Amino acid sequence: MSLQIQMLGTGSAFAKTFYNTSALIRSNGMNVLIDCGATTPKSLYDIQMQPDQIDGIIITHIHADHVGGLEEMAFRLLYESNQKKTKLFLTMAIADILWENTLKGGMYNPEEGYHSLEDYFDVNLIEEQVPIEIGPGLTIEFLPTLHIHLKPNYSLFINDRIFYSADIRFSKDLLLHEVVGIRNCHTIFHDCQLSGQGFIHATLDELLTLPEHIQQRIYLMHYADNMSDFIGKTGSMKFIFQHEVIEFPS
Ligand SMILES: O=c1ccn([C@@H]2O[C@@H]3COP(=O)(O)O[C@H]3[C@H]2O)c(=O)[nH]1
Ligand SMILES: [Zn+2]
Ligand SMILES: [Zn+2]
Repeated sequence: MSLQIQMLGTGSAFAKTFYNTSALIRSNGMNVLIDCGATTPKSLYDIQMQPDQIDGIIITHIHADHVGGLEEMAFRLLYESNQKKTKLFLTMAIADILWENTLKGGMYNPEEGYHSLEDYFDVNLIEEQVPIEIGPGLTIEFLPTLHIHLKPNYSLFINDRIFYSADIRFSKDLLLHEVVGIRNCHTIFHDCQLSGQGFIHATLDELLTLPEHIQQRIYLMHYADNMSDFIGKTGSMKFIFQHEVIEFPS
């Protein structure tokens, strides 16, 4: 059994020199994306992966830097790959708004009979806070977390011991008690707003208040274009870079 996580992008929503934060999980021959932002198809192109090599896409929330590439992925599969549908792994709360509020405008096509998310994707609805094996050696769990008040948003546990924040406000309690205290996650991928007040994201200053033994487990992602100004100023946390691969021993 093997597990690799390759970052397809590590940038914030408005970064211009980094692609949107997204990751490719490779597990025993299965390729699964975490999110698919507007720049994710270009990042896949850079590593010479075609849409039909992606077996599934996990969706954390519906901001464009996390779902803006779905229309391209689905259209290319439909019109260039003989109607193959990729799997979508998402909660019911996200599925409803993803189609109605985000994708329907471009993808609704009464002439050809495309009326729903299911017409383009193999939709796999996942219950919140229930671990589910989505492929050989790959278990995910959607944890509801706070990003925008009153909008569904999720962080992920991958194989129980890896935490992927996606976009969340800082929560020391979550990291201390759930992620490290209860789950003993050895690796944490965390979004990081480098400067300014963190209204909807964790800021670097907030993350620096974490104890050393937690910082050591953290890779920082979802950062702005001026990331290089902060190298050496992140305590024991490390920036993760675009297309970097982290290998997890089985
Ligand atoms: O209430 C809001 C809503 C949005 N925004 C900005 O828009 C971006 C959308 O993607 P993101 O979640 O990666 O980051 C968000 C922020 O940069 C914000 O600052 N406050
Ligand atoms: Zn984002
Ligand atoms: Zn967001």
